[in-house]
Amino acid sequence: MKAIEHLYRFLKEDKSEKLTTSQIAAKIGLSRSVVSGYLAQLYKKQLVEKYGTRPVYWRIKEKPSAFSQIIGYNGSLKKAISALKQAILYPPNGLPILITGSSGTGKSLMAKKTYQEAVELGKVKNKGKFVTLNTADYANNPELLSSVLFGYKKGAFTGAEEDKLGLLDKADNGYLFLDEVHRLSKSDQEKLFSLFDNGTFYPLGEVNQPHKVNIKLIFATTENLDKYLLKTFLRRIPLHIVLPDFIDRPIIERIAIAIQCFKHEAVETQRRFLVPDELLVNLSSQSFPGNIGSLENKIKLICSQGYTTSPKKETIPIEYPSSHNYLVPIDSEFNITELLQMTNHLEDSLQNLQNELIEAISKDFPISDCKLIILRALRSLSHPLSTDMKESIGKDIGKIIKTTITDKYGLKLKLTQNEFKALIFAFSLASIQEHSLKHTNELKKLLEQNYPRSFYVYQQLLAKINPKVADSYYLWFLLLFADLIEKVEGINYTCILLAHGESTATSIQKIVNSLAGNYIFEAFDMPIDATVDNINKCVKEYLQIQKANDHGIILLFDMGSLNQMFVKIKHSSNKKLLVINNLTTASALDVAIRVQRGETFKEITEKAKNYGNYMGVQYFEGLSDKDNIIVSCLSGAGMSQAIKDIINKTLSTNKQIITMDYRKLRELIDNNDKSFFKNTQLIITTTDFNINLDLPLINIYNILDQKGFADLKNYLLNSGEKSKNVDNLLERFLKFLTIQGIKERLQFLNPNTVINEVQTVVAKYQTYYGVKFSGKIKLNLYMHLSLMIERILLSESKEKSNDIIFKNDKEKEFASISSTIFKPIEMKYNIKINKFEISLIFELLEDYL
Ligand SMILES: Nc1ncnc2c1ncn2[C@@H]1O[C@H](COP(=O)(O)OP(=O)(O)OP(=O)(O)O)[C@@H](O)[C@H]1O
Repeated sequence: MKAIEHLYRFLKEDKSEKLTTSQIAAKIGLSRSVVSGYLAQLYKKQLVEKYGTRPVYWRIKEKPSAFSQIIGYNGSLKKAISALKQAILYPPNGLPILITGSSGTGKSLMAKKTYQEAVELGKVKNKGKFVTLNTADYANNPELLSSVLFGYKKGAFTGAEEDKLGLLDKADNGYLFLDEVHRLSKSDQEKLFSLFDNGTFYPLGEVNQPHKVNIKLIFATTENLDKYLLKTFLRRIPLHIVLPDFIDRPIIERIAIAIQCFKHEAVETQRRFLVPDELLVNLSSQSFPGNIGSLENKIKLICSQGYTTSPKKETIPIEYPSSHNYLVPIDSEFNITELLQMTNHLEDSLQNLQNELIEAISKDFPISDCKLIILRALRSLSHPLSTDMKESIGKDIGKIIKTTITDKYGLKLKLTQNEFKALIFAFSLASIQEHSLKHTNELKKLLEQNYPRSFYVYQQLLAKINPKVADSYYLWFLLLFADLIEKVEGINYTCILLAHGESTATSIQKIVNSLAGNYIFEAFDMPIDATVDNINKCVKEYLQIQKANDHGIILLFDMGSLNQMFVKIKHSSNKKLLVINNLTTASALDVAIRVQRGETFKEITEKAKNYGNYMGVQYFEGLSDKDNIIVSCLSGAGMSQAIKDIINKTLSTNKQIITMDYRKLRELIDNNDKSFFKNTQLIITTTDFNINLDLPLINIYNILDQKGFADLKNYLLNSGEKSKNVDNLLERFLKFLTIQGIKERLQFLNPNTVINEVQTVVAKYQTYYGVKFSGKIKLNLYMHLSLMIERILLSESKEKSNDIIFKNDKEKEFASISSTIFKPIEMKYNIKINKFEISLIFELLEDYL
């Protein structure tokens, strides 16, 4: 099979549905650029489609499905629909299906759509029909049910005056839907066995000549299966689908269903209904015993009341007892498809937005660009549904923003009317979101690291909104704060007010922050009997959240011993600290003005002497009094610590290895001179950045290149390190980076074990060919081989080998030596590395052999 066909088949078989070019490349073991070329070819031939921006996702382009009009197609019913599609396609004749679920959950609809889909897919031959039998209609007459289903021969019973075909004959070549199947008698269930087994059945009174038909069967019931259906009957139905109750579906689907019901009434009556948004939300929040069926009836009743009141009017307002409603106009033209698209793609769109934001913030895009990204995403989500909740939710949000952000933290929003509307829409989306998006923590972390003070205020706002899923609100942070961030983050000190009494501290805070027009102070009202420990706990928690702010802490308070307070807080933080035992509006305002002016800590401390008692400050003397190497990785403390451990384990150096938060390092570099780093010999990071301080910096990823490695080696050799240790260090770094790379992608192989095996393989290739691969090639090989072993183990690499022929001597030699090199792995895992895989490895190495 050609590689492009292999790629297409992979996409077809892949279940994840969301794959970027790089992910596809990694999964099938080809380079990104090759895969990108193949995808472009398939796209041109309209065999694949892409969606999303940055990143773009790829999937197989499918024909429009009969299921696509069902609400929940891409949501809560996605799995069920995908199973039904598989049942339709299963050779040779599809599979029998059982659909269960409470009354009115859509069992009949699903059965009918299954038939329509089978027709679309060409799986129904000779004009086969969809025949329904509701066994409940024959509840009191099982004999009649039997005769209707199986048909009968003349004379089979009294009154059987001629041969009669049953529904099983009528459904030949098509589908038979047996609703309420639990009412089928045990003997009728048994009679169906031969139909399942070989497509035959006997009409009543027939003993010699069975009828042979080609029928696909769908059964549905609301009842407990084990109680009514024979085990031997159930065993013959391989696919069992359970439909969720209305109330268990996502709210966005429930609203869409309610709108669909109103549209149905609009079509029936040829009227236009004006439906209050709150009524839609209210109807969608109820649990109905008859599920969608009951909702339909309820909405029919509501519309008929409206219709009776004004039968002549073309537009009928629906009454609802609430003052600030937005009316959603629903007529026969209402675009349900658009609504469906929105409900189907809402999560994808939000996920894409989140990915874009993470990328934009990581790459330091201007904040205004981030805001634009958000506004653009909201615009593309805009829909009649979007307006429905705006007004009512909007009023509440406006109030909460005023009491927290403006009154308490002195921050006035500068949003235009359009932006405010977008914000309200965004918050209404967040309020109905029921699950967090993937990787929300990454976005949260980035926001917190980059904009710690604004982030803190936003969290205070969220605490007031008290959302069910707070995570969904982080997408909208920059929309609210874009124009405030510079100002809020421009405050370099962490300033706290502490006072006894119910509202002493917070009322001073309100006055001072709003006069300053900025968030300068956080305030804590303490009970009269609060101990120093209570107070300290509260301050400590706050300082932890504010950790990125390194310039110093200023605390104004009115209680307890000054000295005790200073010592306690000093224990929680090693930053510069000024404690002022004199909290008045005037002293707080004076501090606020100086902080805003950007006065130095020293200047503010000098002035504080005039307020009364104050405590001295403590300065950093420098980073460390020992020779040191700083390790600081953008991706977090875990990675820095791991690198530190590797260095300590490998090198004989007695230098101190200091791991440091990446932002903190950048800040320290920006805010200090060379003397602060006087004992720092080297900085190891995972990104490149410019330092003016003349400190040597090595990006660990550059070590993979010859030059980067030579730089590090020179540095370490010059500082007295042994050459062997330096080589070892590279090998260990490589191993570490590989494990980082494959950890997420291996499903069941242990990365720490498999890495040792692939290291041996690569070493053998090097020895045999007498070459030394660069770090980068090795890393690539380690990753590729680890993933390959797992792929073969999972039998995902079968039968790709047939077309591979090793043409020239170089290839033949490579294939032969590879089979020797891989022998131990093949024996250990009981696998066979086939020709296809060998040819891929050859492609990777060809130029270096
Ligand atoms: N996912 C859906 N999207 C839109 N409408 C739906 C959906 N599921 C069901 N409906 C509508 O809900 C109503 C009830 O569905 P249906 O009759 O298929 O349910 P049922 O489970 O077969 O009910 P019962 O058990 O009472 O026979 C129908 O009008 C159907 O069109």
